[in-house]
Amino acid sequence: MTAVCEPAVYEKVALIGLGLIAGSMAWAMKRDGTAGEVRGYARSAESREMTRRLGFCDVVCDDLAEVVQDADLIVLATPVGVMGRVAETIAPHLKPGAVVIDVGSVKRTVIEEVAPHIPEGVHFVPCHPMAGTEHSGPASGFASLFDNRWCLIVPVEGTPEAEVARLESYWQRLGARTERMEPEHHDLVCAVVSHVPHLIAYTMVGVADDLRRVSDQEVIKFSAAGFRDFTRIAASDPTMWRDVFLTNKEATLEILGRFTEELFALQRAIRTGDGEQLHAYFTRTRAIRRGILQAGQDTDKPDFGRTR
Ligand SMILES: NC(=O)C1=CN([C@@H]2O[C@H](COP(=O)(O)OP(=O)(O)OC[C@H]3O[C@@H](n4cnc5c(N)ncnc54)[C@H](O)[C@@H]3O)[C@@H](O)[C@H]2O)C=CC1
Ligand SMILES: O=C(O)C(=O)Cc1ccc(O)cc1
Repeated sequence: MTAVCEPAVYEKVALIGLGLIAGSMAWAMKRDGTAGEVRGYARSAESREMTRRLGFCDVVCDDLAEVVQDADLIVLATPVGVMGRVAETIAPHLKPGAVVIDVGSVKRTVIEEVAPHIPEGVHFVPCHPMAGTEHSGPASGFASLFDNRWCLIVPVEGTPEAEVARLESYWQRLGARTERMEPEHHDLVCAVVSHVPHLIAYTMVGVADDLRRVSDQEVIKFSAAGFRDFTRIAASDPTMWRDVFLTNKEATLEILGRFTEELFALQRAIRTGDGEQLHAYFTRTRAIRRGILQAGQDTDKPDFGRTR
């Protein structure tokens, strides 16, 4: 971990949308002084009160213009569907030289909707921390969320290299590893590793719920690890995930198309008793998991080492 005495990367940071990601960023900034001052904006009085009680922001505001005033770094941490509107509202109040980032799960649509509102002299650098849980709201954040997880940085054309490099060191101070990516590629990768898997989990839990011959009691009582993981993922925030699928439509539909083709092939193999095909398929997928483990890339740590 970084030494406590390193100077702040940004003097004043404004967080918009005080939920899991903003809360975790605030706790992680507090952990090693990555920011001089952290301000937070929440729409609801309940979220503002909770944030004050938890103490992860130095100032809690109910006004967007006030929260971004004088801020060096502004973080859009709302569901992706409202980021464009938030950017439009804060635009006249941003100070020259400020950096605006978003942490949304989708990049191409967010860039299309946010970038046009960013004034000359303000830099917009889209980011996506590949870390999260099924929990949401201001009480769900924790400092170690980003430790050893990837944060994808998706710079738009014309952003000075120094601003992108500064943001990379910011995320590294929060514990993350960083990698740069093009928006379209980002959205395709995320459709494969995150968005479609979430959709499958939502569907499987829905199917179990619909199946009247299997009672809810039995689902809870007999669920083994695989189904439990599905139920955890399917408990994720409905607004956030609605927005993810509506804004990453193209990549999601492409991967979903491939997924259903493979599923039909496996369905056929089961119906026709083609054990060889099933065995060969499962052998190939097992090798992928083993490859991940060998590369030391399984950084999953569901709730271990949670610290505030
Ligand atoms: N939950 C996760 O695992 C991850 C989420 N993300 C992305 O980060 C962003 C935030 O997600 P979370 O922190 O998980 O969500 P969250 O639901 O915990 O927090 C979002 C907050 O934004 C607020 N909000 C909604 N509309 C707003 C508006 N118009 N103005 C101001 N505030 C508004 C909500 O009240 C909520 O408090 C999303 O765009 C999501 O795609 C990125 C990586 C992981
Ligand atoms: O909780 C999980 O399993 C996740 O997959 C967390 C997550 C959700 C959304 C993202 O954009 C990135 C990470």
